[in-house]
Amino acid sequence: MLKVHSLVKSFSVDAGEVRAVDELSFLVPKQEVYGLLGPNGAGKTTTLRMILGLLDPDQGYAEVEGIRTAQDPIAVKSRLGFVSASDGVYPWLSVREMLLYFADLYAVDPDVAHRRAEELSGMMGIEKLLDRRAGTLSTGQRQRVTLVRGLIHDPPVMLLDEPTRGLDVVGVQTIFEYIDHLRDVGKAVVVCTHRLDEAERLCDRFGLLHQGRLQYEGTMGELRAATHREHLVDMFVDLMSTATA
Ligand SMILES: Nc1ncnc2c1ncn2[C@@H]1O[C@H](COP(=O)(O)OP(=O)(O)OP(=O)(O)O)[C@@H](O)[C@H]1O
Repeated sequence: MLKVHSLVKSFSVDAGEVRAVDELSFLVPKQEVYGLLGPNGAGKTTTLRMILGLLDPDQGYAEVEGIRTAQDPIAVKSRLGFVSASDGVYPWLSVREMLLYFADLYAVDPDVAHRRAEELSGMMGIEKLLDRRAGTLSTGQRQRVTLVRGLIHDPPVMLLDEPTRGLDVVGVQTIFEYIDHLRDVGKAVVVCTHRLDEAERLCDRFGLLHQGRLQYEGTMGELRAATHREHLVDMFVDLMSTATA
């Protein structure tokens, strides 16, 4: 379970201050896919960075499986998996070497790591690539490797930042199947994406973020009832026009 409680983060810019995240709270239980959605500058990346312990909040906290990031950042990192569209691979390592290297960073037992690398690679259809140098992979193949890498330490909470960016239809389908798998095996999953159509299909519940604040939260049915709009894209257009009016 992931808990975000009253997170606040401001940045000094020019002569003023931007409140990037403003009293943000939400919960993601196991076996749920939560879409943290918002237009450019809404505060999504800043929130993810605070959950990951890469940025200190001004107020509030993030808690993973009952452990607060500020209290025990290493324990929290070992319980989080992070997959981002901008993830790189180590070009000179083979896929297997890279997976085992990451498992080692997370102190996964070597036998367990070997077994998991094989199992997850089979699941993501990259078992034939295990001994290929990562630098020779296509974008879609690299993406599958980063998905496997995000799960190599079997974290209970997964954060996915723009996971379908730059992918073709097969790559996007792979992400959909991966997220279904994460839900099936009981992970708590947060997905940040600008692809609102994909989010509607992927996520169980949503937090609509604008100017650092959670404007609406709920299932698609609850959001429809609250906004009188059918689709996320229309909810967003309304939100942005209200805020800038
Ligand atoms: N290091 C920083 N210094 C100053 N301002 C920052 C910094 N990081 C983020 N911001 C500001 O905080 C606000 C939220 O940014 P953030 O990157 O969290 O938004 P986002 O929702 O991820 O946007 P996008 O969808 O465009 O990636 C923006 O106004 C941004 O300019």
